[in-house]
Amino acid sequence: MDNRLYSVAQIRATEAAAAESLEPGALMRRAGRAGADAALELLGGARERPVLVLAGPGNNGGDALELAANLGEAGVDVVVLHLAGSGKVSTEAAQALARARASRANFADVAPDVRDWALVVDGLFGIGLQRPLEGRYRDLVSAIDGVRCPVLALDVPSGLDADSGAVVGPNGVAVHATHTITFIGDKPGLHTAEGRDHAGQVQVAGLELDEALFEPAQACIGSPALFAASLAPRRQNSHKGQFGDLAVVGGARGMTGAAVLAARGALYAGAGRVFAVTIDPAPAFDPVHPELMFRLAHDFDFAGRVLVLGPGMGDAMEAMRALGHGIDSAAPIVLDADALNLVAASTELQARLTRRQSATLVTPHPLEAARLLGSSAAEVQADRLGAARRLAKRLQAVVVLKGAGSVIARPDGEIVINPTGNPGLATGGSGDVLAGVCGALLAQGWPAWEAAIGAVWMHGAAADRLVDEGIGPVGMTAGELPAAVRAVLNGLIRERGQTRAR
Ligand SMILES: NC(=O)C1=CN([C@@H]2O[C@H](COP(=O)(O)OP(=O)(O)OC[C@H]3O[C@@H](n4cnc5c(N)ncnc54)[C@H](OP(=O)(O)O)[C@@H]3O)[C@@H](O)[C@H]2O)[C@@H](O)CC1
Ligand SMILES: Nc1ncnc2c1ncn2[C@@H]1O[C@H](COP(=O)(O)OP(=O)(O)O)[C@@H](O)[C@H]1O
Ligand SMILES: [K+]
Repeated sequence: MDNRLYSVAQIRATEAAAAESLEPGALMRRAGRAGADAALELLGGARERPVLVLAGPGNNGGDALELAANLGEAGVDVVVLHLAGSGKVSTEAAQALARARASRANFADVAPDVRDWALVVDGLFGIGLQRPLEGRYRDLVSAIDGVRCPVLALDVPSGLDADSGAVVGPNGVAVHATHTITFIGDKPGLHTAEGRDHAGQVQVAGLELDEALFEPAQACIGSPALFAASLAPRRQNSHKGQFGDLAVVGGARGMTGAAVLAARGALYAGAGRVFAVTIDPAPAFDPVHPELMFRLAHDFDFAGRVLVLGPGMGDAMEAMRALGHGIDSAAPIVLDADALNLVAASTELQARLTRRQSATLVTPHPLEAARLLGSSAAEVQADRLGAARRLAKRLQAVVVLKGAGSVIARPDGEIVINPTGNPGLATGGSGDVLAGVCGALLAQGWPAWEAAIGAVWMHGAAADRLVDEGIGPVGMTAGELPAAVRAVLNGLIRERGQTRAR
């Protein structure tokens, strides 16, 4: 499966290079053909109700007009609403308009009433959108929100920024598509931030372009193939010492649960021995998981332990001291939650972090990332890929910027966007479990990059599995995640073993 993601600039460069050896309009005709095929598939055999095609003023509108002509030829009842702009129209789009006018598609002059459409096709704007949708465009987007049928977006749901997944604003609106067919290559904005809500199911139509026309992608969608090398089955002759000692350091007064959740996540993801190391005195043991060993941070020997620092850690002197020990340790570490806030507040800790010799993995949510970058959560969300890249470079760490479509970045700028997970994860403690799973994979010897991609993928897949079982999204609890992560991980290892045996 091709999982590469391209920036708008890269798509434009590929488009321009391809155009040199193609006759004018060839790409638009291919896009219109691919779009029509996708529309016909969505329609199935249904022909009773008409299809509404919205065509904008630019080349995205051109694609829509080609699609409308194709659907007309296929015997579909098509109504086109063409919103011509005042600017210059490309030769290709003008050709597409002439073709659609001459076809069996019907043109409407005003926005038809919201009717019982079989399908609405959004060809208003693609990657050329420059400013928020206003006036009649905005009204149309609101009208589309009221339809009950599938909505197929061409290239990008109109109003969405294909690079960032933000709705172009301020106060912008964007089409909510059930399906998006995107052209030439897949785009990051369809998979993170607002993108997942607006794009629906994404399909890529490559338009038959030669591989050599593409610049190397710097981003891709996460999948188990990216961490398959670490999914080795355990040898029969194994012992717990081979799967690492992991210590979760956190759990200040009133926040012991955060450390326990991370520790349970680590236990279920296969760490050999797991310590819950608390800042303040905690219960002597976890009755549900007596396997977990409780220690006080003050007395704990950090040496040789993979560390997950932060869940419920607070900001007391003892937390600062434990964090300093952790950052200076020679073992791989995960920094989450309060540890990130403490690092954000101290340039000295930041400097020590960049001097570390072994793996550092940081798992901020958007507000924590904003504190580390000295910006706001809104600014982070407006450019999640950029924020994750900047942070990875600044901290010399693998960064997981959490939230719908988690963005995983490393210091050289490489990005993975995670496709699994659902809003059931938007509940207190699910991030603690993720941090524990990251730590467990590091403790078992996974490289930091694979551990981050794998932990985030499995954590999301665990939540998807719980939803499939009727547990969530509403009311899913973080405590239910570890067992589901375990099932996902063992399933992947089994699958991998079977593929290799064949
Ligand atoms: N070129 C090719 O070979 C291929 C291109 N392909 C297709 O083309 C798409 C890109 O086409 P594009 O560059 O024409 O941009 P597009 O998204 O149609 O919008 C630009 C138009 O909208 C206007 N406009 C912008 N913002 C606005 C706003 N808020 N409100 C109102 N108007 C606004 C802007 O006018 P202006 O800013 O000058 O006013 C301009 O007229 C791409 O996504 C893919 O679908 C495929 O067919 C493959 C081959
Ligand atoms: N809407 C969502 N879709 C997918 N994943 C989500 C969503 N909301 C939250 N998550 C995931 O849930 C976890 C929440 O972590 P975090 O914000 O640190 O919560 P907490 O501090 O309560 O544990 C992250 O892994 C995040 O990516
Ligand atoms: K569109």
